[in-house]
Amino acid sequence: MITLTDLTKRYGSTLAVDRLSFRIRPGLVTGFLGPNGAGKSTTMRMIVGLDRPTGGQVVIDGSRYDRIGEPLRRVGAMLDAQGTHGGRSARDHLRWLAQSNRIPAKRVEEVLEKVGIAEVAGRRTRGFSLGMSQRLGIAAALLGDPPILLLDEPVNGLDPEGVRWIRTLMRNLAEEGRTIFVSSHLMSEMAITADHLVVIGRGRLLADTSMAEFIDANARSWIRIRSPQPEQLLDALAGAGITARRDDDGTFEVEGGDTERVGDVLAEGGVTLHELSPRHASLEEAFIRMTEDSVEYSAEGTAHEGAAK
Ligand SMILES: Nc1ncnc2c1ncn2[C@@H]1O[C@H](COP(=O)(O)OP(=O)(O)OP(=O)(O)O)[C@@H](O)[C@H]1O
Repeated sequence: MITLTDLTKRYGSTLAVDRLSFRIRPGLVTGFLGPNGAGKSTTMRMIVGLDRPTGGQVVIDGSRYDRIGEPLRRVGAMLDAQGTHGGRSARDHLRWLAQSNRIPAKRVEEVLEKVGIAEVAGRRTRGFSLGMSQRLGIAAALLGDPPILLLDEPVNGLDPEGVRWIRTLMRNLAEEGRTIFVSSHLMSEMAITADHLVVIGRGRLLADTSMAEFIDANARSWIRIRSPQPEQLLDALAGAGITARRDDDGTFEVEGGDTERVGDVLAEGGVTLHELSPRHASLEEAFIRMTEDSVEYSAEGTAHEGAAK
């Protein structure tokens, strides 16, 4: 369990993390979401002692990270996939890490196999593709077989196969009872991967909820109807006990999703239709709505893009 209490980080006049309090529980993939600059990386860096909080604290099973002996055995982190020494081979990089944490060298071969880079492990990491670097970063995080894993934007720049691989790996690790804390700025990615969501904006906590609750609250579906006979339309629907709401643009919305029934009712009422279409609010849109007041930089007019599909 990772516990953040009023965790705060200020860089000069920038309040990067603002009194964050939440818990990250074992056995779950917890998605850490927020727009660019929300404070996700800063928070993760403070969890593993790479940045000092300006206020508040974060503890891992009750202890500060810098008080944990052999920390790679307790917490694995991939915070910057490019953070290896480019002149070393992948294998040497991992051996050096293993040695400094008293982890046996044979574990290096195990993790190289696990992340699928055993064949290129003798090459210098300078020439690694982004995908290979991400895998090496994950290998380093897994080295001490830690019960807690922190991954900062692990799918960035990966091809679809790589994305699927990381997703499956995280799910399997959570099922083994580990604590998985993974950041992303993509709701769509988290919707597939995470059990729990923590959303921040401008350093502040905006939501701490299960994925199921988030979907329940935000995955609204409705039917959009256009007709040149609005009065007949309302009468026909009302006769069948269906409530329709008129939108500003003259279209109608019926909450819920039985398109066939609504179509049948309107056909029986002899109502001419120009459109009858099922609509679903996307989770991405719910996320954008939740965070739009806290976006650091946004191009005008992009906030509601891709609203409904
Ligand atoms: N070392 C630093 N010095 C000064 N400001 C910093 C530093 N690190 C981060 N910041 C600022 O703190 C804020 C939070 O940045 P952070 O990188 O934690 O956000 P993020 O949510 O990880 O963003 P992204 O999705 O773009 O990676 C930003 O305004 C950023 O410019």
